[in-house]
This record gives sequence, C-alpha cells and structure tokens, in this order.
Amino acid sequence: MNDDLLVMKFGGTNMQDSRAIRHSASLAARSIREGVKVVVVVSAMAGITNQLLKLADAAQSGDIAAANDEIALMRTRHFTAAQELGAAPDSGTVREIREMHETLRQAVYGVYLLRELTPRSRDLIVAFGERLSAPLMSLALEQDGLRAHHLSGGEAGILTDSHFGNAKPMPNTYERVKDRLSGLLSAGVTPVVAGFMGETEKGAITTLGRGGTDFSATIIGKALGADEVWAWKDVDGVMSADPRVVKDARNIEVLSYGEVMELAYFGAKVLHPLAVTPLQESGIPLRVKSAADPDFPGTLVQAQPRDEAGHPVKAVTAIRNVSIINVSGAGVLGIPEVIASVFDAIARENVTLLMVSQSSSMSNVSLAVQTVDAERTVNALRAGVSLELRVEEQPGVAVLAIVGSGMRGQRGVSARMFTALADQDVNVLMISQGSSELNVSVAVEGTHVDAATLAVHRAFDLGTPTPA
Ligand SMILES: Nc1ncnc2c1ncn2[C@@H]1O[C@H](COP(=O)(O)OP(=O)(O)O)[C@@H](O)[C@H]1O
Ligand SMILES: N[C@@H](CC(=O)OP(=O)(O)O)C(=O)O
Repeated sequence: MNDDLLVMKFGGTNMQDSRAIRHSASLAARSIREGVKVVVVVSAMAGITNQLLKLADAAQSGDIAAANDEIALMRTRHFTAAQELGAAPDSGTVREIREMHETLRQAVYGVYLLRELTPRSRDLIVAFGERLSAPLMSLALEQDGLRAHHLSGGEAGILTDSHFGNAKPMPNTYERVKDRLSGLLSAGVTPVVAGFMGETEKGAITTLGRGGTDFSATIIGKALGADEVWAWKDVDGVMSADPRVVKDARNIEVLSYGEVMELAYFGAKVLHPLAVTPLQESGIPLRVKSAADPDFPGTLVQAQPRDEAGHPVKAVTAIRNVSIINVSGAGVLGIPEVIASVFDAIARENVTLLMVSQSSSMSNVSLAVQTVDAERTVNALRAGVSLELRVEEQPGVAVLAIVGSGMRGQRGVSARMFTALADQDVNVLMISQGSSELNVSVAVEGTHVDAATLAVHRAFDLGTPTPA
C-alpha cells in the first residue's frame, strides 16, 4: 500500500493512560511502517471531558477550591502519562502541558470572578482535554521512532460557525485542513490533531458536540480525500445493541451512512450523529475497529447498505432520560398558525426533537425531548403559544428505536416489535416511523428500557449465532 492515506481516530478509552496511548500509537505506527500516510485524531483521556465540565460548573457557582482541586488531579494524570511515555521533567512536552494547565486555571478563574459560564467559555475550557492529550500521542509516536507534530483543531484548519457546544464546520474548512496538513504529510511527519474542537473565524475555540472527535476525523478525511477513516474503539465495531445492556449483541459487518446516522441519533453512543456526513458526498468508507483486536474487521460504513434476507432490522438502540411534552387544547391545534407557533418556540430554543406525534382529533401534540432540555422547552412553549393550550412535562421516559434498511417495504416489522414489547408488559407512550423506513421508534417508561431492548433484540434474532 503506497501513498495510501488513512485518518485514525482514538477515543477516550484508547487514550486513558500511558499504556493505552502507547498501544494506540503502535496501531498507527503499524500502518505507517507499511507505507501508509496516517493522520491521527485524538480524544481527551477518558473522563477528562466530564471533569472539565464539572470544574467549570464549580467555578461558576463560586467553589474555586473544588475547581482547582480537579485541575490539580488532571495535571497529575497528564504529567504521569507524559513521564511514563518517557518525557524528561525539563522536556518541551512537560513544559507545554504545564503551560496549558496554567492557561486553563486562568480561564476557570475568570469564570469564578464573573460567576458566569457562557457556552463560549465552556468550550474554551472543555477543549483543553483534547489539547492536552495530543502532545501525549505525539510523544508516544516519537518513542516508536516516528516523526509527529501535534496541532489543535484550529491549527489543523478546522473552522466552524459560532454554535458553541455544537459547532459545525464552515465550507472553507476542507481547503484549510488540506493546506495545513499536506505539507506535514509529504515531509513524512504524522500530524496528531486534537479532536472535538475547532475555532471560529475570530479564533474563538468551539466544540463539535459530545463524541465530536469522530466528526473531526471525518472532516479531515474528506479534506484530504483519505482512502478510509478508521475509528478505533473499545468495542468490536457498531453492534446490534449496546453491549453493556445486551450481552449477546453482535458486530454488524456493513452499515450504510444512513443507517449509522439513525443509530447514532437514536442513542448508540458509538459514533457522533453527524460523523458520516462529511463522507457522504465522496463515498469515503469509515471503519469502526476494536483497538483490543486490530485484525478483526469491525464495521464497514459505506454508501450502500448490505441487507441479509430474513433480517430486516440490524440494531436496536435507546435514548434514556427523555421527557414527553404534551401540548393539548381541544380543537386549537388544528389551526396551522398554532402548530407553527409550537415549532417556532422550539426552534428558538434550539432544542432537538427526538419524536413528534399529533393525535388525529387535533387536540394533542406530543414532543419527546431530552430531559435536560425539558424545562426550557416547556417555558418557551408556555410563553410562545396560545393561552388556550396546556403544556405538561412527563419525565422518566426512554426512546427505543429499531434500525435497518431492510425494513423498507417489509410488512410486519412494527408488529413484531410491538408484540415483543407487549409480551414484556411494556406500555408504548408514543410511536413514530420516518418515511425513509430506516427506523421505527417508540417512547416507553424509562424503567422498562433495558427489558424492552433485550426483548426487541431477541424478537429480531439479532444476537450472536450459537455455534452448531
Ligand atoms: N450499538 C452499539 N455498538 C457499539 N457500541 C455501542 C452501541 N451502543 C452503545 N455503545 C457504547 O458505545 C461505547 C463506545 O463509544 P465511545 O466510548 O464514545 O467510544 P470512544 O470514546 O472509544 O470513541 C461502547 O463502550 C458501548 O458501550
Ligand atoms: N472528549 C469528547 C469528545 C469525544 O469524542 O470523546 P470520545 O471519543 O471519548 O467519545 C467527549 O467526551 O465528548
């Protein structure tokens, strides 16, 4: 394989300590030694992103001591990893890590003084996780005898809009990434890019949404016209259900971009919901691979689905911590302006709607949203719609979805799902099916979600085939 180009993404688990980082570096090194050019994209060490979010909240609420304690813990973790990867106390890497922690401490102190944590300052703080792990990966690659250079998302050319917390790449990102990384690659240097982050035109740091390092990798893959993007994970690949819930979940060999998007949207944490979007036009394949078993093919994500006869459904996923917002008022909801005002109010709050359904009597619209967004949604609806409407939240819900392109035009798929749920005494609160027929989703009581997932997984025979 000569002149081939791969983008390799390493997630939090694959960056969690010096041992994991060394192993991840060896996976990249293996391909580089075969003559493949590799761009490495890294996540923060496992747990660091949540720790940064927590300490930012502590500073905002006035507890600077708690915030500083967390920063000290993080610092020890990064220093320990650097040291175990062979960095001398006076090395450039150690100095860089020390300086970054100092800048982080100052940013957090600013939040404490202002008692204000804007989405912009939260992004600045949370992106330190990836900025701190990139030098560690560079170090590990260098220890492996390779030349490497680490860059922040912005330095790598990732330019985004200003939707802090959920930023999207600007159209000129692709040209910029190509400009910034091509020189390094042709000089035989492996770029190591801090994932999850980008920057605005003015240089403010943004993040791409939770799990966004997958998205960084595919943006870079598209920009460079990579042969493939490989997302290394702590699981075999994309599986027929979350393996933490369903023990006999099976690896799916091939999925289409559309199927993966549905799976990610409906809660399969394994990939960022927008991760495949940059690949769709160019048809660049994405492979989800197991770092623990690098020779296992994992899951290939490509333009075309591959359907197995008799298996219309490929996976079952769940979103927990959901609320249903019921908007009701006899007759009023039949008036188009009233419906428009409901959706206007939601759009202004930038809330993601997981499901929508309207009763045919036109007296009720139900909206499923993440519980963290529920209060905002209820307030926006109460302020923005006709006074004749009642708005109520029903918390403690989960959304369960079945996904698979083989469902198209197949009769009886929903019936099989509902029978499985009924057999488990699971009450269905809302139902929806997209016209693409790639998924059917239902809202159920949150306490039933695991039993429902297991039952549906069994009903569609998605588990590991038992050896004869
Ligand atoms: N359908 C699924 N297939 C594979 N993993 C899943 C699925 N649904 C949920 N997961 C969870 O996603 C996790 C992998 O995603 P994540 O931890 O974000 O990866 P990384 O941080 O390594 O990029 C697994 O530990 C697994 O429990
Ligand atoms: N660190 C970020 C981005 C990311 O992609 O992480 P991971 O690859 O570990 O899911 C997050 O936790 O959201």
